[in-house]
Amino acid sequence: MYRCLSPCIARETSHVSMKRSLSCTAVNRRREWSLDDPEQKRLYKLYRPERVTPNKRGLDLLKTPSLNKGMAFTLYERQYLGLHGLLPPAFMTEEQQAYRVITKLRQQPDDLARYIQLDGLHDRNEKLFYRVLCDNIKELMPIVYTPTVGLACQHFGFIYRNPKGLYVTLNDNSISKIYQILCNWPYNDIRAIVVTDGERILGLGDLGSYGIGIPVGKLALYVALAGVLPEWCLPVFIDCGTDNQKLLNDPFYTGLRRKRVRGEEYDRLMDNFMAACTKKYGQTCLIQFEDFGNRDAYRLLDRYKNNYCMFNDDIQGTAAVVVAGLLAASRITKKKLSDEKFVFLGAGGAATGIAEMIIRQMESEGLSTADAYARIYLVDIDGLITKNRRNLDPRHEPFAKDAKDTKDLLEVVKMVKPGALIGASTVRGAFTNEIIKYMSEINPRPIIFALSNPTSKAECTAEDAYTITRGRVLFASGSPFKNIEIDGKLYKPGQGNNAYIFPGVALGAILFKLKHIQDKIFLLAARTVAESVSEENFKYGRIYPRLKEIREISIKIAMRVAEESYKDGSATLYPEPEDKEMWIRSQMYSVEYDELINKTYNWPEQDMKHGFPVPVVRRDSMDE
Ligand SMILES: NC(=O)C1=CN([C@@H]2O[C@H](COP(=O)(O)OP(=O)(O)OC[C@H]3O[C@@H](n4cnc5c(N)ncnc54)[C@H](O)[C@@H]3O)[C@@H](O)[C@H]2O)C=CC1
Ligand SMILES: CC(=O)C(=O)O
Ligand SMILES: [Mg+2]
Repeated sequence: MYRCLSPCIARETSHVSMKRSLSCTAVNRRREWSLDDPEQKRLYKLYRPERVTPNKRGLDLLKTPSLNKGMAFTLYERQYLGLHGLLPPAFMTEEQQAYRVITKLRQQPDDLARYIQLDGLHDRNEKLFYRVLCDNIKELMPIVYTPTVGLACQHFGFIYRNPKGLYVTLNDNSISKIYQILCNWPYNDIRAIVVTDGERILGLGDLGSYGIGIPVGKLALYVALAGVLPEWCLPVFIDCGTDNQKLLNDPFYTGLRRKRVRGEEYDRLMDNFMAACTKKYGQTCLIQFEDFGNRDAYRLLDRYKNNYCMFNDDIQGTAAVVVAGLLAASRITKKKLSDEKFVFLGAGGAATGIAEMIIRQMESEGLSTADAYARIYLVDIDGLITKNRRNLDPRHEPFAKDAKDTKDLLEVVKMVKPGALIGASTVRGAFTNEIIKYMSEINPRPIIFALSNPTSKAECTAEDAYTITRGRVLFASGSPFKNIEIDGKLYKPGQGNNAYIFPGVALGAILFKLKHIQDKIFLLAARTVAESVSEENFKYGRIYPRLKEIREISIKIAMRVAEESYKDGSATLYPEPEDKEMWIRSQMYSVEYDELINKTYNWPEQDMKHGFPVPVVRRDSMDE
């Protein structure tokens, strides 16, 4: 069997090991970072945390996903750890196992089946799950993340197998009760939580407790795209009911069968949750808010951002990824952001967050705040936001225009003549062919972003955008679209998704123990992503880097987060690592199996002089 697998494996292996070679060109650094340099290799190994022997044996070990290696356990491990005879007698390398998994995945009838297969692997063998995900990120990100994760959430009651996160409900509404729930999680050293209350899952609306799939998917990307250790990550669902009648009638529904609670009781639950997390995991535990409904997203961000290490990904992460795309696009249009006019379809968390960050960027380019606001037009479900609007959200007030009320997007576009049209509305097809055509008549390179997720909610397809503009469009979408060929030229649409931002920001926040995450961090992250877009990307009409580059981009973002946060005192890791890149790399998750049999390492005296903090003990291996 191995003989027949081996040629493909050999090819896979050499490709993989090439990809894994740790060399890279570091941002703002003169030298190449490479493990080929003996001094760097010595330091890297030194600051890899110490290995420890798990106190698990036999079947217990095979049932522990973070330690299980299946048929890759060596004979020595099988004998030493009480596994002998529990496994088939043959051996497999991790490469062979990964090859077996991806082969099977490709044979599945559809993406939901692929999601279920990967979810099962995640339950059995964590390293292999991440190995397969990291090695095939372009192919598998659409499975563990948008769009398939949306489908999985919609069917969650049916496909639920094993717990992958914690559930905190209205019935646990005190700090001590929530603290007890946190104590039930098998890991104590939690450094990052992704939390949702399920009210706005992608563009699919209120999915109640089925929304747990989103924190699980986001945290899988923490590991795959930023090397955050899986045992540092905790997905949480806050159950305060659901207003989705279909779910309330669904016999398989997994959450509280009641309407959503609002107001004081809801706020108390959120306050207690934040306090319990900090009490259990410390002030620097990062809490990422994800897919909260419109009425709570900004409100909770404003309530907590100065008191906790937290951010709202839909507002801040999305803002950063869109500004990154716009900055990259400006290298092609030769226009600064402050020279453009913008029309947004949607004025919720995502659109307003983006618009506010564009204002900050325009100000940094020298435009006055008032002039910056004047260049941005917001259209929501009630039409163009004008000064005539009653009960205007205070956040929208500065964007309100002295203009005629209209709900017709084409009319707005004709009136404003924008350089960029940005959709975060959840309205499929809202960018009609006529609108796209008009954008291409008034702009040599029109910017059109259809950000709504999943694919079924996109404001237009990549095919329409590229075909109608004859390839001139600078396009991005929240969920991936296939490549398009026009007149023999290949276009590879970029994915304008916050996945370029949140893994790197989280990596920096976790490793350098940030007390708060300030807005400027997201602007820095945006600029870092924009700088990573190459001429090669432009050749294919893409204004974002390739997905497989995100892991390196996350390191760059984390370095900039660190530099900025030590300046303003929000980083609390001391002593401050002198070589931040080395420190970051040494702490990242490796998808190689750990050696499970303990070898101790004696730290030589002279190696402690390099300004690194004392290494933490964890179960990750020290690569040799
Ligand atoms: N690409 C990415 O990285 C991200 C994409 N998104 C996507 O953006 C979409 C919106 O997200 P949020 O702003 O957080 O939601 P939200 O619920 O806060 O806002 C939705 C907005 O769309 C507007 N809207 C709804 N129907 C409309 C219509 N018929 N015409 C015009 N406007 C309409 C609403 O008035 C509201 O302003 C979702 O599909 C979400 O998946 C969100 C975050 C990140
Ligand atoms: C990508 C994302 O965060 C969203 O669609 O909500
Ligand atoms: Mg989201």
